[in-house]
Amino acid sequence: MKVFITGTDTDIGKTLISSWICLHTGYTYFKPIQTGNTMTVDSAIVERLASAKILPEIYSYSQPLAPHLAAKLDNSFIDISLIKLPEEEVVIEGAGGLMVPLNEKQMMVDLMKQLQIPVILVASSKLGTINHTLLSLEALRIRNIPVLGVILNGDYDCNNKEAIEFFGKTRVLACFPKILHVSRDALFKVKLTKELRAIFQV
Ligand SMILES: C[C@@H]1NC(=O)N[C@@H]1CCCCCC(=O)O
Repeated sequence: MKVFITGTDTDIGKTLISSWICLHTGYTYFKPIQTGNTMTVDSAIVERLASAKILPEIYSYSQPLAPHLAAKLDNSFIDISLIKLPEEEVVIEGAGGLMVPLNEKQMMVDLMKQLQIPVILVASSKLGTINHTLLSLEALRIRNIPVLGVILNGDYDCNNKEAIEFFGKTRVLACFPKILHVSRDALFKVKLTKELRAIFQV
């Protein structure tokens, strides 16, 4: 299985969820485009939290900005045709949400379409998430990108889960709890749901 982890926004918990999945499945992690590489990068976080095998980024830029801009400031250009699907079972993480520009013509969602692998959408569980999640699902669906489901990150809110499943015609694959001190042990204690175990065949 190869899965693309996207989110409704930046800083919504994609790296946390990717770490959680890699820790429990042994999957390799790949973040092809990273912006803001002067402090800790997401690949290093996943390596630390999940002891996962990490594939090197294809594009990595110094400024923590949208990729099209970060590339420009580093006198570079993102050519998504150079981003190839790895052979192995892998969790691929995007940068930011779906409609983040990568260059003057393409967005993150075009990379998902090119890679032709199904997507898991990470969303917050808090108020406002229904709108963000349904918009992201619609953008995926009109491009015929297969959606495995949504993972809600944060305090459990049953109303949001039901509305997302009903209006989004999708499944909430997990409600990931709020963890105060994120560590490998803390992630290990949160077991994968049966829906995720079925997807990753563990
Ligand atoms: C700085 C963060 N680093 C990274 O790799 N992803 C983030 C970039 C998010 C871009 C969001 C653009 C937008 O939607 O406005």
